[in-house]
Amino acid sequence: MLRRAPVVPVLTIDDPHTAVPLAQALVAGGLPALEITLRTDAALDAMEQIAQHVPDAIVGAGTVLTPSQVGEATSAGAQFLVSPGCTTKLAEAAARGSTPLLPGASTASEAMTLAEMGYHLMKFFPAEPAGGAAFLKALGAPLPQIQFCPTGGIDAEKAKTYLALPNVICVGGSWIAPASAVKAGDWSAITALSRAAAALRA
Ligand SMILES: O=C[C@H](O)COP(=O)(O)O
Ligand SMILES: CC(=O)C(=O)O
Repeated sequence: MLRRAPVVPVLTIDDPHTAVPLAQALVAGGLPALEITLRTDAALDAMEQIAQHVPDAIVGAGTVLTPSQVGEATSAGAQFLVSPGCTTKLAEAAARGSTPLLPGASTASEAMTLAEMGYHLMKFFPAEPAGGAAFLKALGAPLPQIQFCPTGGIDAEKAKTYLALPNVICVGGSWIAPASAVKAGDWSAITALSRAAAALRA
């Protein structure tokens, strides 16, 4: 699912009424995989609406921190789960279910621990503060079998640098859906940002 496009929009939705037009705008621009963070009361409702009304979207849940959120997000229609890190309890809950988890790592030891659990695709979070593309490039030398979706502090320009790395399959970010455009209902601006992001990897 994450290989379908170079960028995964990370969306924190306050108003559930914006969920469907926002998802439609992003999908229209060429970004089908969407991460809805579980940071707002509207998140589960937003996911359900996107799952029901935007068939071309691949809706995922972000900020999945607890075992109970694994079940809640899956029931709301999440096709993938994303966490900024990982714990044993979270990994066990994900293993009991059938919705794939993208766990987070930001050090060599965290990445190695997740690889021991069987994960070979993980989020690199928070990408920019944790060392950016230079860090991830260096990590790829001893750990070439691990692939990453870096997220955190990335914009269109920085995304290009990450996407050129052999251990990056896609990047996550919120720059494709600025809060001001969502608030204004400027869906064509969001489709334009989405289209530009979808073209980042030729
Ligand atoms: O917590 C941050 C999100 O995962 C990504 O947001 P950002 O692209 O605004 O850094
Ligand atoms: C930031 C992050 O990894 C998440 O919200 O899932």
